[in-house]
Amino acid sequence: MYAKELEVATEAVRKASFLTKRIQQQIISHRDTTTITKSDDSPVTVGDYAAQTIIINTIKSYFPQDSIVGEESAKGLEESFLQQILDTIESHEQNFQREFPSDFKYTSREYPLKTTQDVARVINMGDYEGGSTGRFWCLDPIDGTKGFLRGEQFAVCLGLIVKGTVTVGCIGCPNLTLANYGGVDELPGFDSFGYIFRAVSGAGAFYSSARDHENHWVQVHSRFLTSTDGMITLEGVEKTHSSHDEQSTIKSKLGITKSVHLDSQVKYCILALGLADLYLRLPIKMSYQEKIWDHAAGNVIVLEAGGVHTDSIEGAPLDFSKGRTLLSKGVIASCGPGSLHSSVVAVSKSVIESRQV
Ligand SMILES: Nc1ncnc2c1ncn2[C@@H]1O[C@H](COP(=O)(O)O)[C@@H](OP(=O)(O)O)[C@H]1O
Ligand SMILES: [Mg+2]
Ligand SMILES: [Mg+2]
Ligand SMILES: [Mg+2]
Repeated sequence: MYAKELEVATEAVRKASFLTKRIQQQIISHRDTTTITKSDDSPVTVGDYAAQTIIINTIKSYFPQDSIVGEESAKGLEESFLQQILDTIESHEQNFQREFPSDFKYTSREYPLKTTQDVARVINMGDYEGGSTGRFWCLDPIDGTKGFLRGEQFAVCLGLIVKGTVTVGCIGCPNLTLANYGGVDELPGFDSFGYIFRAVSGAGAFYSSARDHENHWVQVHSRFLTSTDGMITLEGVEKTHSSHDEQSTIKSKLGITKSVHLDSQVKYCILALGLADLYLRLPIKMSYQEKIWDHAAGNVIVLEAGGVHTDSIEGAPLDFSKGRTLLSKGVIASCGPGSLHSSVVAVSKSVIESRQV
C-alpha cells in the first residue's frame, strides 16, 4: 500500500535535500543568500521556495488530483525573485543529474517547471486548507530555517494525510551526521548529503543514506526504557519556539540529566533511531498554534518506530484533521511506552498550569 506515494515522496525529498544542502554550503562559504522576513517575523530563503517548488511539482506530476498544504506562498514575490528561484533550481539540475543518475521524472507535460509563472503557480498550490476528508500532502520545504541559516540542522519534510491520519512520512536530513549524536557507525554510502527517514502507517519506519538511491532501507526503533531518569531529551535551539526554562524544570523533576538541542524535525529522526528519547516542546504563549507541517512527517516516523506523540497538556494524540494548524498546545514525543509518556505529560501539565498569568 502507498508504494508509489512513498517512492514519489522519497525522490522529491532527495532532490530537495540535495538542492538545499548545496545552498546551505554556499551560505556558509559566502553568507550571501536572499532572506525575506515574513509577516510573523520568521525568515524564508530562496532555498525554502526552491524546495517547495521542486516537491510540489513532483507530487503534481504523479498525483495531479492531490491537494497540498505547504508552508510557503508566492504571494507578493517580485518577478526578479521568482527568476532567482528558477535560476537556483536550474543551476543545480545538472549537478543533481550527474550525482544521482536515475530515470525518475520530476516534471510532466502539465507541470513542466520552465518559467517563472510555473514557479509561482506551483508554489501557490500549497495553499490547501487541510481538514478531515480525502487525502492531501503536507510540506515543510525547509524546517528549521534558522538552523539552515546558522549552518546547523534542518530538514525537508513531507507527509501524506489520509482522512486526518498521517499515512506516509518522509524527512530529509541533509546535514545529519549520526556520529555527532551518539550514533556509532554511519550507514554504508553515507556522505555529505546526510540521511532520509521514511515510514508508512502500519509498515514500520526506515532510514537510508540520502546518497543511496538503490534503496537499502534499515528499520529504526525507539529505545525501550523502564524509567524516565535514563532518558535523553531533545529540544529546539531557538528559545522563542519552546519554553526552555519549563523544559528544564520538567527534566529535573524526572531526574533527566542529558539533553540535546537541535533544530527541525531531525529531532524526530534522532528519537526514532533510539539516540534520544524525549522531545519536549512546551508553548511559550498559549495563543501559538503549531503548524501541521512542523510535525506531520515526524508523527508517522515516531509512531512507526514505537514511540508516542501527543500534545503537552492533555496527552492526546496530535490531530492533523483540523486545518493548517493543530488546535492542541505544545508537543511531546517519547520513546514510550505509554505509561512513561503519560508520566512525562502529567509533569508538563502541572508545570504549564502553575504559570503566573
Ligand atoms: N513561537 C513559536 N512557537 C513554536 N514554534 C514556532 C514558533 N515560531 C516559529 N515556530 C516554528 O518552529 C519551527 C522550527 O522548529 P525548531 O525550533 O524545532 O527548529 C519553524 O519552522 P520553519 O523553520 O519551517 O519555519 C516554525 O514553524
Ligand atoms: Mg518558516
Ligand atoms: Mg517548520
Ligand atoms: Mg519551513
